[in-house]
Amino acid sequence: MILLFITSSLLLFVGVRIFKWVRNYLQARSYGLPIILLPVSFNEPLWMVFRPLFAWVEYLPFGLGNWYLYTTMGWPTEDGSRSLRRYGENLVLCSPVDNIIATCEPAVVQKVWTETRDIWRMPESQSQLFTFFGQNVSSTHGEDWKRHRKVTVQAFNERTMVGVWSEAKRQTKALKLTLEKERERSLGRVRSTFDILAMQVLAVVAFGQETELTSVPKGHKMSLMESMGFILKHVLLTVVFNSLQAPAFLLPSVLRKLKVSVAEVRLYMEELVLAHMKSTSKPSVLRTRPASLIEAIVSANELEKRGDSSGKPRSYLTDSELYGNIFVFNLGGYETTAATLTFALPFLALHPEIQTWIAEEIDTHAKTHASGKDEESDLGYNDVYPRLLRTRALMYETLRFASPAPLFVKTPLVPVNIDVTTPSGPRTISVKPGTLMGMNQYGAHLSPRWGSDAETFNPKRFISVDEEGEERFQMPEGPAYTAWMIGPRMCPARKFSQVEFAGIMAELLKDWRVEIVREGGESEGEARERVNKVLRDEKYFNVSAHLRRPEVAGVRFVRRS
Ligand code: HEM
Repeated sequence: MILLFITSSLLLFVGVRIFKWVRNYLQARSYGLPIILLPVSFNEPLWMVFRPLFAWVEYLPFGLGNWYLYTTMGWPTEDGSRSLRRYGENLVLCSPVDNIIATCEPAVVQKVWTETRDIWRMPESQSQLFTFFGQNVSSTHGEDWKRHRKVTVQAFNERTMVGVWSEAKRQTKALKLTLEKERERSLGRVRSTFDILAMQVLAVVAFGQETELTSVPKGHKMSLMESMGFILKHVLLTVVFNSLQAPAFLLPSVLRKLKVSVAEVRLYMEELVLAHMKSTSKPSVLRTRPASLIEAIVSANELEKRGDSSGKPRSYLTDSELYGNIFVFNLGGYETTAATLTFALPFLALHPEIQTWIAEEIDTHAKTHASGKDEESDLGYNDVYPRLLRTRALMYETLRFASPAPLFVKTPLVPVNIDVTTPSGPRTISVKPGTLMGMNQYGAHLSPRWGSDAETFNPKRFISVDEEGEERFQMPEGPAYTAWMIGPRMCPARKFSQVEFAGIMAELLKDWRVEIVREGGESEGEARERVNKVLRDEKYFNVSAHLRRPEVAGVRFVRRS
């Protein structure tokens, strides 16, 4: 009886999936775009948890497992420009769950992602992923999103930037590169170094917390660093199992630790918000400029609360929304910058001529301020940062090859007509609610639209020289560049991350050169080839870009003469 029930349920499940798959396929055909058939979609959280068990599929003969790549949201990180070159700038991923039109055609990207009317939305399956601490600026849309954005964006003021600049420099100095043993690092160690560094910058600038992040304060079971790091590392498990109401002793150890981590981070946030609420409740403090991101958000929120008159829609954030935003600032704030820095160093080591070009700029502008405290202050930030154009170009070029955000998906609330290029020419397609548009960032960033050197690492493409010989930062015309996204939902912390990157690079490159570490007996050329391969072919996505084998490549800091 039970067997019959299980068999018929299974048959029903498979039947419904096949029906939906055929329906989606017929819809996909109407677009006239190349179609890749997928038995599952990355929008199915359970599949994402069990996906690693099916990795063998990729090794099936005759390309039978080619679909596997496209069943993770971060597929463009692994794919690079391969799908673009094979299928063109638009293709459809057709599964029983949904059709995703993956695009990197600049005009399509422009139309969908800069639309100011509230007609495109991230599907719930994605927008609600990181809401375990509360709704936030990334999970909301429409009027709710405007409320979150209005309050949180106030944190990114110029005073914050001075804080980011000086903290980035202070933390870089503390890396102790003067000690011989600290100078040679595998890319795995480079990543953990920058993870801690970026988190420390965030802790000080965002939370106003100067204390040791790895210590466990009274009343806590884990340090902020360990609990936050554990959640981010196991973010998928958190998404799927966080709401599971099972006694701790029944859970495997990883889920037990996850539950403790979530509770710990919540407690840290409650303590911080409480502390800042106390200080911002004084009217004199409310009028002064905020000192940390949280303080800025709490102050802005308190002001909104005071101005709130009954009858009007609520303009402030609730406590859980505050926590939701603080968490999402951490999520967006530390992995992204740490990943970019981790890729930038080996790219520099592989391209010594680019390194010299950037060091030249740092010598000209940053070293003149190396006279004590000034360089870490507003003076350093105001005088030096705007002049580090080549350093900014390094960040843009690194993100072109190693973006932490590979694919963005949105679905329309009403049918929208979009002009796309198909293999048989231009065509207008109607994208209906439920169909997803996915922006393939790696395709856009490595497209031949960047020129014949699209796949060559060359930050100089972002610098132009005017008639007086003045250098300017300039976006090349033609290709789409969307590392921080474009349009109303673009990253509110673009400048924050640029200032942090420039501060760290300026501090490092003013005294040090970065070189590739050679393995025993390897020639310079062989070492370069090995590291190049690791960087280009062994990336994957987990909240940001990571390397599969970061231990097999390394860099060495050599003091500049
Ligand atoms: C290299 C550094 C960074 C990159 C490449 C980056 C990239 C992005 C991208 C592409 C988006 C748009 C996502 C979407 O449309 O769904 C975004 C949004 C966001 N980022 Fe960043 N980001 C970086 C650093 C940061 C930092 C340092 C913070 C915080 C301190 C931050 C906070 C956020 C937030 C809160 C959003 C959501 C905005 C909204 O939906 O209105 N990001 N970021």
